[in-house]
Amino acid sequence: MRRKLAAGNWKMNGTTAALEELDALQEVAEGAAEVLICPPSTLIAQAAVRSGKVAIGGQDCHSAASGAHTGDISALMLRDAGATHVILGHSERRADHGESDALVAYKALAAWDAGLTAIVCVGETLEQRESGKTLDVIGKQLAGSLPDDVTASNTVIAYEPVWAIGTGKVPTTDQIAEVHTFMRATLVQRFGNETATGIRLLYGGSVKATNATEIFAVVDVDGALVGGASLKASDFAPIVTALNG
Ligand SMILES: O=C(CO)COP(=O)(O)O
Repeated sequence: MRRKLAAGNWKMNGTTAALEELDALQEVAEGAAEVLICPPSTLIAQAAVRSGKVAIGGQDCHSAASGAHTGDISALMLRDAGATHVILGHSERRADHGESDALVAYKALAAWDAGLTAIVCVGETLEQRESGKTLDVIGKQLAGSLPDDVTASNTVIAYEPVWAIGTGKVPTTDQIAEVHTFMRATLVQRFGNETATGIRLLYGGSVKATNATEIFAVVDVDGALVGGASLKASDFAPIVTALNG
């Protein structure tokens, strides 16, 4: 049985004052779903002290354990600061920093080595969807971004169509179902039934309290990766409640 996961990605938002939002999530984090907040790395250590029932994650890590990589952060540093998860291969990192599938796979290995759960993101652009390439793109990203030693506990997959991120545009439930069903089948083929059916598949892209219930009812959607609506507990808590059922 896969435990539902409501993950918030604060992206490059939030200073110390934002940590109050964690306090306000405590009640809803008592429910069945796991609640995770990924604040900017400057806040991780303070967030972890204050997070209570909310798990804390990073938004990226380097593929190396340490070394001469100015400005980067290692998986071990995230773990040391109190993180348990790390988002990898977000489309904003793929676009802004040219991250390839192969690099994301190396980062996943680094995350596992440090004891972090990797949340690996995949998703097509609007152009790719409109030219009928969605499943090809997702299949290629999954093949290239996941190392062989995936387990149900060390990896979560997030399907985030690039065109739905921060736009208020959401795929139809049929479109989400098509991709999630495809992802599950692809994982079964590569990792076997037991592992693949244990891996949580999140949907991300303009998830809000108003559409969460409908999205969470879609087959093989095990939770959400939420951007804008995770910044305020008053917006995020109803999404968690919808997931708690
Ligand atoms: O990119 C996302 C989460 O990682 C989704 O962002 P929004 O929820 O703001 O669309």
